[in-house]
Amino acid sequence: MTNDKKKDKLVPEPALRRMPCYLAYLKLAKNQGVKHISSTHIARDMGVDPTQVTKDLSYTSIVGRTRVGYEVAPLIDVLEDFLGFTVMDEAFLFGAGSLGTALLHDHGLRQFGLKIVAAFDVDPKMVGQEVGGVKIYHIDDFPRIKTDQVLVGILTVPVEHAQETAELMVKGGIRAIWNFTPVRIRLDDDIVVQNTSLYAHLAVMFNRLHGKK
Ligand SMILES: NC(=O)c1ccc[n+]([C@@H]2O[C@H](COP(=O)([O-])OP(=O)(O)OC[C@H]3O[C@@H](n4cnc5c(N)ncnc54)[C@H](O)[C@@H]3O)[C@@H](O)[C@H]2O)c1
Repeated sequence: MTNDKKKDKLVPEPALRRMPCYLAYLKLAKNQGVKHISSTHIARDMGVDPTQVTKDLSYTSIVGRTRVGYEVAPLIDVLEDFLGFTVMDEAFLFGAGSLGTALLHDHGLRQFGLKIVAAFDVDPKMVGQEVGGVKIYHIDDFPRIKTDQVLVGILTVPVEHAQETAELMVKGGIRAIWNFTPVRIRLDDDIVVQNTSLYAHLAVMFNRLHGKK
């Protein structure tokens, strides 16, 4: 299949981004004893459009029943499975500085199917330490430690090292990069790169708070 055809079949990114919110909402509802729920109900509580909820959930295999809605418990299972949260993917982290170590301490990642198994840095003070139960190695040890099992890499190095580190990751078998640096790294099309920025959300918050147009 060509890359364009593959892209046509992909679930739209906004829908994928909304699904973890549905999941969190449904888990809360389940804890409150809710057994069935309609898309209208979900939409009302979450402040979104009911047709959008139905469309988003239609990407999974589950279908709601007229008047009864969705069964909450199976919908949670299906969503978790669909989002890849039920299979544990192992990851390497590159750059164990302030953001990197915060991620190493975040055991919540495992609930979302991501387990950091080793970290790499260049700082002699960090190399050899264990943070959040994860050992930090020198980046030069990556070719020795890399394994076919680890396909995900988390990029939290300084901007000036982002591109070269990303290339090293790919050379070592990494196929998907969760990129926290603000650098738009350039790699082959078959490498999945997910750029994430807390600051982008902060910019939106400040804009809304201070009412700038
Ligand atoms: N996406 C976000 O919301 C967000 C938030 C904070 C920081 N950042 C970005 O994340 C990156 C890290 O930020 P930080 O505040 O943790 O910086 P930091 O300086 O605290 O940490 C960077 C770490 O990378 C290590 N490092 C340097 N060169 C390396 C290399 N070649 N290989 C491996 N490790 C190397 C350093 O020794 C250091 O420990 C920066 O690019 C920053 O812009 C993004």
